[in-house]
Amino acid sequence: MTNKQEIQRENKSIKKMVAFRLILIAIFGGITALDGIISPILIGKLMDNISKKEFSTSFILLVVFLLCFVLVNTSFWIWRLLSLNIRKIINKWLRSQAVASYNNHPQLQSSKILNFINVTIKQFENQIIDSVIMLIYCIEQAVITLFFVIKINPILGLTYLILGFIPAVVPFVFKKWLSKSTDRWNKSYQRYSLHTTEYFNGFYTIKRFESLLIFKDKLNNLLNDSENKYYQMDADKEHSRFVSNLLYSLSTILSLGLGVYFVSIGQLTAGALMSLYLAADRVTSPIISSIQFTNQLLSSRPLIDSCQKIISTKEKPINNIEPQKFRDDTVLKIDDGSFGYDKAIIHNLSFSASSGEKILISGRSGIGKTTIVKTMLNELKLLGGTIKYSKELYAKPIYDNIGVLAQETTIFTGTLLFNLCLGQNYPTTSILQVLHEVGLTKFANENALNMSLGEGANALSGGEKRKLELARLLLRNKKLLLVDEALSGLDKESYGQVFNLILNFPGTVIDIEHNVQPAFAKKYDKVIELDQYAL
Ligand SMILES: Nc1ncnc2c1ncn2[C@@H]1O[C@H](COP(=O)(O)OP(=O)(O)OP(=O)(O)O)[C@@H](O)[C@H]1O
Repeated sequence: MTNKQEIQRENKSIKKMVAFRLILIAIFGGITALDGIISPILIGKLMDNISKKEFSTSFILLVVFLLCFVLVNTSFWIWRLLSLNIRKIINKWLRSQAVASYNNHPQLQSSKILNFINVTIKQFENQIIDSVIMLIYCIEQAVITLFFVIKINPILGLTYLILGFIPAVVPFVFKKWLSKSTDRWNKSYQRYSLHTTEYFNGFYTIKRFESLLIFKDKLNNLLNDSENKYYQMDADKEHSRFVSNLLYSLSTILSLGLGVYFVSIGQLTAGALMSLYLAADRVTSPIISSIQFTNQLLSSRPLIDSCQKIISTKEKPINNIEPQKFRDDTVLKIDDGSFGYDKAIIHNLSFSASSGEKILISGRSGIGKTTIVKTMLNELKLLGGTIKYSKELYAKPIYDNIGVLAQETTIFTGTLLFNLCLGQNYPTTSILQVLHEVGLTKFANENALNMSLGEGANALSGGEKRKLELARLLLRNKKLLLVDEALSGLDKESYGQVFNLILNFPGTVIDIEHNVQPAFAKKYDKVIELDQYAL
């Protein structure tokens, strides 16, 4: 099954799970909503019984209603658990989708994804999931209670319904306003989050250039702006709630006044009015709450858009690289390759590599070396020409046979063993062997393998980190090694060691470097100068 099919299958099963729970939520919410009529009926009947001095039936009434309350509370408990469960499923799905979309499309800014995972999903939970669940409940309560109210007195019941809708004008008035303030806050928080991440990542640069205070001020300003916009967003909701509540009070008073009139003309008992009054509140309040939740949902449009933007990022096919059957022992051939971003920066580069060949491509800083490596790995679009790999070399994914040794080695928090295997399984003998091969002999024992490298792996020197990366690649028997300036920044001794390891790599090597000393350069089978292609 392809990755895409697997994602589609997973999405389908999530939708089914959520739909099933929503149905259960509607059922148990419906039972819980009976709460809206149980108390009014009980109090109304008790009032009428007591006024008629029927105390024994009053006690039976109390027992029956106790059982009703137990039913309602049990149903409420199940309803709450189902709501929490839906939240869990959706949160997990959104978070994993966000990570997956970054895997497919690493050009997305990581800060955007982090912000989505840390902030947007929480907002999604509060503003959308909770609102939908509460909206279902409120509608159920309003409908059930309304039937009850109409049954007591149709005219009065319908009046309550009509008056209950007075506050419904509020969302239409406030909709655009609320949506704009949510959007403003979202953008402002994203700015704050981006700059805070940069502050932590670049802390030492900022400190050593004595700009800590300036950056702190900048962060404070961004924080102020974000908090002000957050306040404004909440304040706008409060304004809308205030207007709703005023209209709600008006509708309550009007309907009560009408109820008093019906009692005065003998069409209603005092107990029925009491039931009606209490129940009416359970019609109008859920209507008001439904309006507020609808408000919340309407103002969440930017939130839904930002979720869609992040999770709908599909994997883009980049270059249509086809495996090729070469007649000789060629493993790679580039014809008239143009490399770059919007425009080509390297034009008409052509070369081929035969199995085991060691090729040096050299070029000044910024000429496009990393761009060539990324394009050869199918991570960037080839702007012209063709790249062909032999059948033995080309696989899907492309990384199966092709490895990269770059200037920076990422070390993860964990043991040396974890850093070599990255979660995959390799026999200990192979691991120890590659550590010997790359000259990390002092780490080639089981104790050292279980040594924790810690954050940033400060325990390793630059040369050691590069050797560790090579050990990772050797462990995986890569057939083609792309080197992206791995010799830069090494001291003389490490330079020589890493150079020898590259040259003795048991496969084909394309070493793309900025500055290789002539004595070393002549040891490669072929040297290509990039300058002539960077016109
Ligand atoms: N994502 C991008 N979008 C547009 N231009 C980019 C992008 N990444 C890099 N560039 C530009 O492309 C050019 C080549 O960059 P590249 O990183 O490939 O150079 P390089 O030769 O590897 O540099 P260095 O030796 O300094 O590492 C540079 O001018 C760079 O500014």
